[in-house]
Parts: sequence; C-alpha cells; structure tokens
Amino acid sequence: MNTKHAHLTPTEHIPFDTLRTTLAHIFERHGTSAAVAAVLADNCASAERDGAHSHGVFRIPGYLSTLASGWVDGHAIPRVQDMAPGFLSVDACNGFAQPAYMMAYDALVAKARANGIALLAIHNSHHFAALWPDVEPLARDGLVALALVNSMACVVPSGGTKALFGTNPIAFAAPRAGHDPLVFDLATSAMAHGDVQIAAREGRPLPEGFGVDCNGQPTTDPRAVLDGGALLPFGGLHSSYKGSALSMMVELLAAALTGGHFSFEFDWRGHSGAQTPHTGELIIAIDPAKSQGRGFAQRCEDLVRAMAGAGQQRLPGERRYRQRAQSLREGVALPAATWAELQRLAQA
Ligand SMILES: NC(=O)C1=CN([C@@H]2O[C@H](COP(=O)(O)OP(=O)(O)OC[C@H]3O[C@@H](n4cnc5c(N)ncnc54)[C@H](OP(=O)(O)O)[C@@H]3O)[C@@H](O)[C@H]2O)C=CC1
Ligand SMILES: O=C(O)C1=NCCCC1
Repeated sequence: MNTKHAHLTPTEHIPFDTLRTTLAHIFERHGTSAAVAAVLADNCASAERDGAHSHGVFRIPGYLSTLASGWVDGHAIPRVQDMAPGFLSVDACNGFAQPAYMMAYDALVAKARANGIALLAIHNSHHFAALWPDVEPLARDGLVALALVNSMACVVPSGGTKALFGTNPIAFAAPRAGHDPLVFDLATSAMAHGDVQIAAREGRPLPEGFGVDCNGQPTTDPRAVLDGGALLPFGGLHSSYKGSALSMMVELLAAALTGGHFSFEFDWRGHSGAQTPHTGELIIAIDPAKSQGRGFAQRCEDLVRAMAGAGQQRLPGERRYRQRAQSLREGVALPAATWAELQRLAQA
C-alpha cells in the first residue's frame, strides 16, 4: 500500500476474516474471478497476519496495477496434466500461480502418498507472494515439502556485473509431532526486492554489501538499487557464490523444468504498471512415512532438541507463528490509513 504517512496514523486491529473478505472484494472488483480473488486474498491476508509485511497488503497496489495493465489474466482457468506417476504439470494460462496450485493440490498429495514423492511443475504463471503458504499446508498434511519460484532479473550472479537472476526464494516445510510444522522461506538474494522497496519508501539505507547501483558500484541507497541497480546474492561479499548457486538452481527447477520463463526472459515493457514476474514454480512433496529408520517425526524432534542444545535461539518460522497467534487473538494490526484505503478499494 502507499502508506508513506501511515506511521503517523493510529493502528487498527482488523479481524483476520474481515481483512480476507475485504481483500477478496478488492481483487474481484479489479479484474479477477471470484475463485482467483478468494485464493489471492487468503494468501495476502495470511502474509499480513503473520507479519510477512513485504508480501502482505503492501502488494495490493502492485496486484491492481498489474491487473489493469493486462499483463496477467485474473480469470485464467489453469490446465492440469498428469505427466508420470510422480509428475504433475499445470499450465496457469497466464494467471496467478496459487490458483493453479490449488487446482492440483489434492492430486499432488495423492501422488506423493502413492509414490513416496511427487512434483508439481507450474508454468505460464505469476507469483507475487510469500512462498511459505505453498509448503506449510503440505506439512500439515504430513508431507515434507519444498517449493521454488523464480522472479525477475534484479540480482547479479556472483562475480558478475549485470542483473540476471530473480530474488528466487526457496521454502521448506516438515511435519512435527504435536507442533506446528518446521518451515523456512528465504530469498536467495541478500534481501527480498519487496524489502528494498519498503526501505526506499521509509528512507532507510540498506546494509553494506547488499546492492549495487546502475554502474555496478556498491551502494546502500535502496533507490539506486531499484533504479537500474541490482541486489547481490545472499552470502555476503565473500560467499555470494553460495547464494548465486542456489539462485541458479531455482532458475533451473522453477523455470527450465516446468516450462516457465527464466527471470531474464520475459519482457513486460508495453504493459505499463506490470509488476508480477511471468515465470514458473516447482513444488516437491515427499511422504516421510515411506522412509527408513526411527521415523521422520522423531528424528525431527532429535534435531530440534540438538539445535536448542547448541544454542540456537529460535527456529525459522517461530517468529511467524508467534505473530500469527497474536494477530488471531487481537486482530491484524494495520495503520488506520492503510485500512481506510483498503476499504475504499473494496468499494471502488
Ligand atoms: N514470490 C517471489 O518471487 C518472491 C518472494 N519472496 C518472499 O519474501 C519473503 C521474505 O524473504 P526473506 O527476506 O529472504 O526472508 P527473511 O530473511 O526475513 O527470513 C528467512 C527465513 O529465515 C528465518 N529467520 C529469520 N531470522 C531468523 C533467526 N534469527 N533465527 C532463525 N530463523 C530466522 C525466517 O523465519 P521467520 O519467518 O519466523 O522470521 C524465515 O523462514 C519470503 O516469504 C519469500 O518467499 C522473496 C523473493 C521473491
Ligand atoms: O520481494 C521480492 O523479491 C519479490 N516478490 C514478489 C515477486 C517479485 C519479487
């Protein structure tokens, strides 16, 4: 949202269902089917609820300008194809990735349980969201899950000078006995592009070693990164080859394997306002019940205990679950100006 002065206004606490319904109205009134609106609204409201601000309501203007530009089809009806016993392919038909995923979700779970492992390869799709909502439900269904999605060329490969990779996140989830699933979700760039946009809006510098300007020179100015500059892969100045290798892997698995575009391949010039990357996504689901040994859930607890014993202060995903519980208890905290703008858009 354009919340430039939102921090000056009071905070409102909005019940999660009210936020989700309002977002669904916004999507539907701005160019999606009711079915697509429901999926995107749930995703976006869930991100805001969990404190994943770079992919919560902050993204609404980007979704709307993209829909208005004609770059994405908000009414697309995805086509699911059964490629092999463990391989499903979905053509999102130039629509959003999440409705395509929802259409194939049950088949993916059934295949993973039957075969031990199954892949869902989505192409011709747009992903503008956090990735953990694509893996957490699989872990709640008892499966180990990995998701990868590529975005748009805004990351310089290690040692290079030109933006080529996307910010290319990887999300992982594993079921735990008696606990929320173990989940991590991280961009393979030094920072998510959304966080660079938020830093620019709030006038905050980036940490050293995260970005370069349009001349390839190191900069901490988020605007210089956004205006022709680029991010570096994660890993810091001396180990960015590690983030770069992971980013390369995401390009291959999310784009080459699915039939989607690489982050540098699609051309959205001519669609003024378009912000959603037109790429691909790969989701891998593994049934741990098929594995050897003392049982995956038990081994997971062994590892978590050992990590705590070694001094790890918190698990990935833990902050998010804490924020989720608080938001469900007290309502999702939003600047009053942002909530007023969302309500206006829902009527517009
Ligand atoms: N659709 C797209 O194309 C793209 C989407 N994104 C999204 O942007 C979001 C933000 O990514 P990013 O900035 O890399 O995420 P963060 O760096 O904020 O967090 C990455 C992961 O590390 C965990 N974590 C953070 N701090 C700690 C800590 N001190 N100890 C243990 N674990 C920790 C987080 O858990 P916790 O959540 O609990 O803090 C999270 O699982 C993601 O949801 C990603 O999917 C990014 C790039 C492209
Ligand atoms: O934050 C990011 O990085 C991105 N998020 C949504 C899609 C484009 C990249």
